[in-house]
Amino acid sequence: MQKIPAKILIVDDDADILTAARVVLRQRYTHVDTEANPQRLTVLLRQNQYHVILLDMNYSAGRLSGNEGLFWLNQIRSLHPQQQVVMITAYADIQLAVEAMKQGAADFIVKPWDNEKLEATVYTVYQHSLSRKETQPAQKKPLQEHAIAEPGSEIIGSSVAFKNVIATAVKVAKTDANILLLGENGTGKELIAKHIHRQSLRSAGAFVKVDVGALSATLFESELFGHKKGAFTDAREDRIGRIESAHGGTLFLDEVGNLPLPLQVKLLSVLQNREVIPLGSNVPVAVDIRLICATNLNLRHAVGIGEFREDLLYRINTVEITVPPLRSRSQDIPTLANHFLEIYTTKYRKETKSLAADALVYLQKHTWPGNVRELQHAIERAVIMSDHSSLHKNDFLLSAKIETEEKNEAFNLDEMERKAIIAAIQKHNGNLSQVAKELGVGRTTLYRKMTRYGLEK
Ligand SMILES: Nc1ncnc2c1ncn2[C@@H]1O[C@H](COP(=O)(O)OP(=O)(O)OP(=O)(O)O)[C@@H](O)[C@H]1O
Repeated sequence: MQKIPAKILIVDDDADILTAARVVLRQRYTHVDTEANPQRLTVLLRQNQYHVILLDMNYSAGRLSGNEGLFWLNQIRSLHPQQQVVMITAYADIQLAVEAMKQGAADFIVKPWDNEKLEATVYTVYQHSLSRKETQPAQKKPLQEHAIAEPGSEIIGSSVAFKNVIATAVKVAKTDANILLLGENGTGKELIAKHIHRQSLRSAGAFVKVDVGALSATLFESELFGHKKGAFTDAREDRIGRIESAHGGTLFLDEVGNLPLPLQVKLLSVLQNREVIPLGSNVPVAVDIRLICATNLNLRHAVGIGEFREDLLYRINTVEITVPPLRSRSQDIPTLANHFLEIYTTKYRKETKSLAADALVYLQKHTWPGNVRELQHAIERAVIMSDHSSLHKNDFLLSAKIETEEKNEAFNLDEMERKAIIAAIQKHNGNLSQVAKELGVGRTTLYRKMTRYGLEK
């Protein structure tokens, strides 16, 4: 067989992998370079134009974060935005490989690989490189030019329960009523909040999302309300808070149940007086916002145990919409599954795929504790992993295996968090304000976590 006149580079600090891949690829391509040290990438890229680079995800021995691979991928693509890169990954790191594809990698192969699969992957990516001849290197172009946008704003659902939710959302969208969206994680609350904004008279204004659960205690107040220069040590200039930046539009407070009590008082005052007072200022600023809140917690229960203010609850829940979990509307599963299938086959440049009958039965029977988000990820993984034109039940059992591995990882993270809380409690002799401060979380979040880990007094 005549060799293809192409340049391939393999980067991996494992000499065995370099040799194994080189032996296979040398049979097909005229030039195959190998490099054990990713630091040399910049030099190599200056001297050569590669059709395809195979890049390992992990480097320094013992470090398995995969972030090194992502780092080098970004370095390569900032120098050569069109460079075709195939990630080399371990089975357990597939989630990271998916992340790499979101950041612009063309494909990935899993170690230990099947030689035919390696050849096929490199050949497809090589062909792609021919249609993407680079003309201007080293330009600051956005990454992921070829990636299709993340599943966007389209709302899918044909069940009566879900249609009712959307009908209510559209009906109240045109009013300025505050809306509270209730429902389990991943049911689509944020998607619906954005839909309400688009359907409202404020659609020309901003949609500003604040993930209350993710804000650290120290940043919370200035993030929401803004601050004046000098209000605290790091406040080097005036900063507009998120509430003010939603002026004329919609403010979406996700995980509102995590708002610490002192800030609940401040939020209530913003809603009553329609003005914010930035930190370090005594001059109120008028704000005109529509508030949409979301939570997966039972706020009435939180009121009962003194963690959420009743007066605030009645301010934010003028209209309450409960988004049902996916397991109670299984009629939506095939439509959603096909929707995600189309998105991901396009995104990962796979041939058109269909869902086989056994897969559909399996998907409809599964209870989806992570709701639509879990279904979306299951389809994404199955599309990436399968080389066949239709997806079968087995392709999803594989996803379930990866899910379990991720859950184990999450369990380890929980264990680390639990230990960190115990250590901080001991260090501060049980002073929970100090503990919360040290851990960078609000007191409400700390109490919640302590209850979760059985650490309450
Ligand atoms: N009906 C739907 N049609 C299409 N995509 C959906 C639908 N519902 C949810 N999704 C997708 O599922 C994912 C999770 O949705 P979203 O973030 O809106 O859920 P959520 O309830 O706000 O989750 P959380 O409580 O964890 O913040 C998103 O990628 C969203 O696009």
